[in-house]
Amino acid sequence: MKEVIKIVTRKSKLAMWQTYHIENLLNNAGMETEIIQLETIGDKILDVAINKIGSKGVFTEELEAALHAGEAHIAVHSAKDMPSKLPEGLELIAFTERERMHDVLVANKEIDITKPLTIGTSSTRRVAMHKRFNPHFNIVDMRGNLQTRIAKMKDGQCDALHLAFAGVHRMGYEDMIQHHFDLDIFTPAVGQGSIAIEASTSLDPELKSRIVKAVDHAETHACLVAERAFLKKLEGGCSVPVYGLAQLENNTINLSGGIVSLDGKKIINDIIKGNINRAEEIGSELGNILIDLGGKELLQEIKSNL
Ligand SMILES: NCc1[nH]cc(CCC(=O)O)c1CC(=O)O
Repeated sequence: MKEVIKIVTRKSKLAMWQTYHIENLLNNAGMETEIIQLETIGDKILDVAINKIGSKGVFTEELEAALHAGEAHIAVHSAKDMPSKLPEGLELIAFTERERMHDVLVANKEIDITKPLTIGTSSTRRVAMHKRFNPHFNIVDMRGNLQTRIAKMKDGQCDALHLAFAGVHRMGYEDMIQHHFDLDIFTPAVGQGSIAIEASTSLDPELKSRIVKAVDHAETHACLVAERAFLKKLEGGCSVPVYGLAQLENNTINLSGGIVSLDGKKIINDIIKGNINRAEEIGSELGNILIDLGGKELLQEIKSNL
């Protein structure tokens, strides 16, 4: 009997785009699939900033419960939404080839970024970076899925939205991009642009290896291992202003990462290189370097002010 791979996902259009992408990869490798859609607390509570909802994994818990219960074989997530430490018994088994990783400004009119602008975002990283690099911006909190945010912008709640290129591209809003941020200055969140597959550690090994073979992109995987090991050292979730980006050059990983204080005044960052087969160690090493540079105290200060 041929096993049907049950895929659990959030319901948003971006989550569904990503899920159909995974479904295609699996179908092309000869696997049958079934999609199960669930709502997470992050989808339900839209009037509270993510970092105030409190629990880690606001976009992941309900999907993980389905994995634990054996109701689904795999869960599809934006890699960026995944906490560095997963619940017991779960693991990330595959990462798709990365989309371009940078951040963009989306607007429905021409904007001049050297002038004061009201920018919509709900990411503490983006808020802190603007305080540092664009203090002339006024930042307003903007929750909800991409479609909701664009509607709010058109409604006049902000001049532009600060978003990941990947989601904007996937949702077909590329013609509204008014500015592309430089990766070196506005380094993205760990995992940005890749789709992660989560599964129970007790998933049948044969099934697991077929899924991994169909979905996983080895180079992206190595980069994400480095970035996530870095994030883990700093015990960062998606709500602290930590950024990190691994890029591969031949067999060398270049990993840059940093922490920025909420007011944008303090920044601790560094870059290290290492061989691809040391991805995890490179990530931990960079984490330790930032801790030695005062990162631990900075993170404590940030967490007590969130
Ligand atoms: N924070 C939510 C989220 N999680 C993943 C993406 C975009 C897709 C990706 O980065 O892979 C977004 C929206 C955004 O930050 O603009």
